[in-house]
This record gives sequence, C-alpha cells and structure tokens, in this order.
Amino acid sequence: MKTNDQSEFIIGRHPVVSALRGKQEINKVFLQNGIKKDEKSVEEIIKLAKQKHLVISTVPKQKLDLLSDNQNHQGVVLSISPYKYATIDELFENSAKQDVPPFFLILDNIEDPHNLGSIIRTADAAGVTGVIIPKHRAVGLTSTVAKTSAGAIERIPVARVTNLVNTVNDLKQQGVWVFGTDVKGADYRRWDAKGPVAVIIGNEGKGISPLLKKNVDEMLTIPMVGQLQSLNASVAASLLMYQAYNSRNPL
Ligand SMILES: C[S@@+](CC[C@H](N)C(=O)[O-])C[C@H]1O[C@@H](n2cnc3c(N)ncnc32)[C@H](O)[C@@H]1O
Repeated sequence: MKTNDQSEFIIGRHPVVSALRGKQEINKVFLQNGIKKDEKSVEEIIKLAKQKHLVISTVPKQKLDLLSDNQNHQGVVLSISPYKYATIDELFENSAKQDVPPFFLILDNIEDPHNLGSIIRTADAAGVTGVIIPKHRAVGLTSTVAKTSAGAIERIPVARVTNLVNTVNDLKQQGVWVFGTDVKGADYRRWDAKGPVAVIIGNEGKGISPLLKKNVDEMLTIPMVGQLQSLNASVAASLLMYQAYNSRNPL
C-alpha cells in the first residue's frame, strides 16, 4: 500500500480484488487505458466496482506509475479513504449519546479541502452532531482536510451518501427539519434550531443544487450589505452553525 496527502492506494489486481470484496471505504478505481476488460481478473474488478457504485476512472499508464510509485500495478490501482466514514444511524446515535437533538450539517459538494477542514473544525466547536457529504464530485476526508480541521475530524462523525436528496427526505421522515441556505430566504438571525435540525451549505461555485433546494423545509439567508453576491462557504457555514448554537444554548 502507498499513501500520499489525499489517499492511500492499493496496487495490483489481486490486492484490489480482495479490497473490493472487503469492507474497506473505497474512493475510486483506476484502470489503465486500453486494459483488456475481458480478462478474468479485470472483469471481476469491474463487476465488484459496479456493485459498489464506485467511480471507475480510465487513465494513462504514467498516472498509475505515479500513483503506485512505479510498483507493478498490472494496470489497476484503487484509492481508499484513510478515514472511516459513519452511517446516518451513527450520526443519530452520536446525538443521543450527547443527549441533544440531532444537529446535522449537510455539505452539497464542497470541493476545496481547506473549506471542508475548516467547516468541520467549526462544526465540532458549535456542537454539530454529524456531517453529511456526498460520495461523488465532492472532496472526501483527505489528509489536507484532517490537517485543516485541527483534529476535529477525529471527533465528529462524517457520513458519505450516494444521493443527498434521498438523504434529506429520509431525515425529514425521521423528524429532522432541513434548512437550505442561499442569498434569498428567511433572515438566519430568526432561526430557532432547538429541535432536530440539519442545515445545508452549497458548493463554492454553484451553491445548493436546485433539486435539493426544492426538498428543504425552509431557506435561510445571511443578510449582506456589500457589493459581493455571496459569502465564502466556510464563513457562511460558521455563522449559521453559531446561530444554531446560540438558539440551542441561550445565555
Ligand atoms: C460561495 S456560496 C455559493 C454562491 C453561488 N453562486 C450561489 O448562487 O449560491 C457557497 C455557499 O455558502 C452559503 N452562503 C454564502 N453566502 C450566503 C448568504 N449570504 N446567506 C446564506 N448562505 C450563504 C450557501 O450555502 C452557498 O451555497
């Protein structure tokens, strides 16, 4: 196994098949361009990857040489997460353990690992009981995220889900009030977050996806009087989390 700042890598066909059959948290499968997909071991890798809904990325040999540090990768490398993700049930259990109503933070495709790390750091400080991120197109829990979180990543459970819209609807079924955030909505200073709540922060460029917005209970806005259109995602997340903190912990 090789590690770098972002991930750990499993190299070669046999180790990759074993990892795909196991319970390891996998980020992505890398296959070499032009690899014979009808070879038995490659066929097996593709089948297992599809069963797990993993992203399969076809890349030039040079990329695999780099990822594997020129080891004999046989055209196959797996990137695995150095951190263990929680399940949504575990986020609820974490809230119950702390004897507080669930306070979840949902991140709709945060791409910058520094933003994610700093959001997790504030989440820990503000009493968030679980963070939810999507499996695809977003940064996962990398070493950069861990460093920027200043260790908070070890204390706050993070769940990774395939479909945020389904997750939001499941949370609502379980009695959680889900709040979206953007520049149009109710003033966040009136937000009462005493009960079971989840707040969504959107992607740095695109904000919250339109479909997700349609599924929230209410949209919240942080008023802005300057010239800029929006706040940085991590700054907005901090203000919202502390509004929730204030209403959950009155003076
Ligand atoms: C950089 S902003 C995204 C801007 C994006 N162009 C948009 O139109 O939503 C990233 C995220 O930060 C949060 N955010 C930024 N400014 C905000 C504000 N004034 N009120 C509420 N949320 C805000 C939202 O969650 C937003 O999706």
